[in-house]
Amino acid sequence: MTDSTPVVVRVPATSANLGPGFDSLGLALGLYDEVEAALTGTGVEVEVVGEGAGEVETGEDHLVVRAMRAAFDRMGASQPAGIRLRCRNRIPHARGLGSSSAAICAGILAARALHGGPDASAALPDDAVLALATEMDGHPDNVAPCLVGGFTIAWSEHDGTPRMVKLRPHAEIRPVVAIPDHRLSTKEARGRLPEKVPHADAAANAARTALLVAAVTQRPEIPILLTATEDRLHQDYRAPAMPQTADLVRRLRLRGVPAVVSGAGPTVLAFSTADTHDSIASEVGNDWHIQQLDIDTEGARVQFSETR
Ligand SMILES: Nc1ncnc2c1ncn2[C@@H]1O[C@H](COP(=O)(O)OP(=O)(O)O)[C@@H](O)[C@H]1O
Ligand SMILES: N[C@@H](CCOP(=O)(O)O)C(=O)O
Repeated sequence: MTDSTPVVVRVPATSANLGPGFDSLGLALGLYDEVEAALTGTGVEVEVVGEGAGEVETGEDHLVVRAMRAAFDRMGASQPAGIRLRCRNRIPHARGLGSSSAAICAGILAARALHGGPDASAALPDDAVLALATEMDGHPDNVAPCLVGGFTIAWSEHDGTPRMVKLRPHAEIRPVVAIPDHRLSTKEARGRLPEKVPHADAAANAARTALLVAAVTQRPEIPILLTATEDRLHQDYRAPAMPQTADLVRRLRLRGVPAVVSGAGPTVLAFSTADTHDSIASEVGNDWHIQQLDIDTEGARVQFSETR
């Protein structure tokens, strides 16, 4: 078999939860991984440049390969004899920026495009992509914004089927991330959560999540964002696993900056304005990589490459 024409999939980083919207709210960020994928006659060949190079599996266990294989199965297609991947990774791993969701979405979309061509969604409709990616990653609040971009609300039906709604963030919502060098796996951070939470805490989060949807889409004023980003469901429980993160969130908030733990941490996400930008820069210091990012409005993008 000759190699197939490659497809290139670009997938954005995502920040889930945004404070109170635990397992539901997510924002797509202008920081991308790019995966070029082709079907070959034999074997699995994975080249990784950037984040994860020299660390992640490069054979059948590579997350993108696993997602591709899962997608071929879901489409009822036979498994390709060989797969070649070239990964250009910019999303740091295990920092709370949705790297695993991005890898899984990239793999599923690459497989769909390679199998189905430009009419690929007939082979695997978009809601089936959301379902498979969520099944593999476990976090629809990362998968949804990764797939469609923007600001998303994700939830599961009673039978577990994931759904999403995409909203347009207000132009004044400007995310800044402070990324530490150290990692924390999402699995470990989830292990810190209690089985049950007080009813009053759930009620407080419900109000703030609703307010946050209004703030991010229509009322991006700092005092509203400050209240709307308060959380009682996950951040404090996880703080012992990321003390520097908890401390930075606390210090930024004391200075009036709406800051939260990005996803399951340890990255800190802050909403910046001209007024808060200096406070963020001076509070964060040198131990963190600070980056002002655009909001990605498009989500995952598939291109059919000319090269072989
Ligand atoms: N682009 C990628 N290619 C291969 N594996 C990846 C990729 N991105 C993430 N992973 C895997 O997922 C792990 C991180 O997942 P997770 O703990 O959920 O953190 P994150 O918040 O970054 O999604 C990495 O340690 C790596 O094993
Ligand atoms: N809602 C999840 C989000 C995990 O996001 P990640 O980017 O850290 O994988 C959680 O908080 O566990």
